[in-house]
Amino acid sequence: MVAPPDNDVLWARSLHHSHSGSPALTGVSVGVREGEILAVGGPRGSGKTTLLRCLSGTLVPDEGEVWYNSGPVHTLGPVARERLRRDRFGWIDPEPTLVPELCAWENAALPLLLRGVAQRTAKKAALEWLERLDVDTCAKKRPHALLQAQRQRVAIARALITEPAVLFVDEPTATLHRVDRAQVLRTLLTAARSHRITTLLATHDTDVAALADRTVVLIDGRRVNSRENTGTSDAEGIAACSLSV
Ligand SMILES: Nc1ncnc2c1ncn2[C@@H]1O[C@H](COP(=O)(O)OP(=O)(O)OP(=O)(O)O)[C@@H](O)[C@H]1O
Repeated sequence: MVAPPDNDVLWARSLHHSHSGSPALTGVSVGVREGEILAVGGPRGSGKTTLLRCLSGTLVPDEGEVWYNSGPVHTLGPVARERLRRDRFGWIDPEPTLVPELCAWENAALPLLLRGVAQRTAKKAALEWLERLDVDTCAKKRPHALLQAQRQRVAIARALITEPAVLFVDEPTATLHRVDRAQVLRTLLTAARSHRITTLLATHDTDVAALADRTVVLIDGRRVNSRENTGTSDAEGIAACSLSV
């Protein structure tokens, strides 16, 4: 094994992974710097989710290495990987999966309550995150009484409440309307930046990718390019990357 570069908090080399014999990643290498917001772009089915799942230790790649903070992840057993995910990583899915029996603040507080944090402390932290995410007025409502955008904000609060070292975000606004999408993304990325949370954001939307510091693009399970974002739309850049395959 070759040790990863010192300045990358998360690093992967030559990842290969197939789902039931169908290749999803075919030799992807990537490094993420501490505090960086990295977009993983590319069309649907290009391997973005599979890459995030390998990097977060949810999936063990068929081949290749994943390192977090200079420690190998790909050689860890299931219990150690689960502990790493619980203690250091956060994950936001395209569809918010909240516990239906719990109200919004209880859902947001859940990771702290499961760690044994006192209810009063966990509730205070949850209410603060719900306020930052503009859903504090929904704190006592259960998921069925919330709009989809509100549910997603509660799921984001739940992912951020532990202030994870690395946040994995998979198409977080896929199910939202355009206006909600922009607001939710801006709030999420502002929170990640202000807490220096290293963030990997999988998205097929070039406008979303343009909000990150840098974009790596996957096509058919291969990395085709990487570029620093300039703050303007990346549409042309990603289109150009696609043409270079
Ligand atoms: N559990 C699975 N079983 C079988 N094939 C899968 C599974 N998960 C993903 N795949 C396949 O692996 C390839 C990569 O999928 P993946 O979800 O990683 O891509 P993606 O870029 O995240 O796509 P999307 O934007 O649609 O979420 C696709 O061809 C997909 O159909």
